[in-house]
Amino acid sequence: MFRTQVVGAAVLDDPENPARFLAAQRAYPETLRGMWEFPGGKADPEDATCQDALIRECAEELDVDLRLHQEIPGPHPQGWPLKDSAAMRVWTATVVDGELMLGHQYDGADHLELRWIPMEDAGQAARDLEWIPADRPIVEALLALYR
Ligand SMILES: Nc1nc2c([nH]c(=O)n2[C@H]2C[C@H](O)[C@@H](COP(=O)(O)OP(=O)(O)OP(=O)(O)O)O2)c(=O)[nH]1
Repeated sequence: MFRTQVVGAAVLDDPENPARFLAAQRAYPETLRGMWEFPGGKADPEDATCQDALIRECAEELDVDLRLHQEIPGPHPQGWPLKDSAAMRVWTATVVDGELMLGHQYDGADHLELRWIPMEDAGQAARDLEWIPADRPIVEALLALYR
C-alpha cells in the first residue's frame, strides 16, 4: 500500500497511431527542477476516481480537456512505484479541448516547458531526456505499447 496516489498522463498526438507524446519539465521542488515527467499530480480525496483526478490535474496545469484511453499498467494495483511511499497510475490520453502551450509559450507555475517527444527511432529522443528516475520504466512501457 502506497500512502500517496499520483496520476499521470501520457498525452499522445493520435490515439491509435501516435508519433509523439508529451513530456513536461518540472519547475519545482528544487530537487526535481529541470527533470521531465508525465503531467499529472496527486489524487485528492474529492476525486471520485484516479481518472477524474488526472483529468482535473491536467485541466488545472495544462488548461486542456483530456480523453483517457488505456492504462499503462504498472507492477502494482496503485501503478508504478515512485519515491516517498507514492505510486503513480498512468493513462494514455489525447487532448479533446484546448490548446497545449508548447515550448516557451507555457506560462504556468508547474513546468518550465512542455514538449512533444517523437517516438520513432526506438524512442531515442525520449531516452535522451533527463526523466525523474522513477519514470524511466514507464517511458519504456509506453514505447513498448506502440513499437
Ligand atoms: N506529476 C508527476 N509526478 C511525478 C512523476 N514522477 C514522479 O516521481 N512524480 C512525483 C513528483 C511528486 O513528488 C509527486 C507528484 O506531485 P505533484 O507536485 O505533481 O502533485 P500536485 O500537482 O498534486 O502537487 P502539490 O499541489 O502537492 O504541489 O510524484 C510524473 O511523471 N508526474
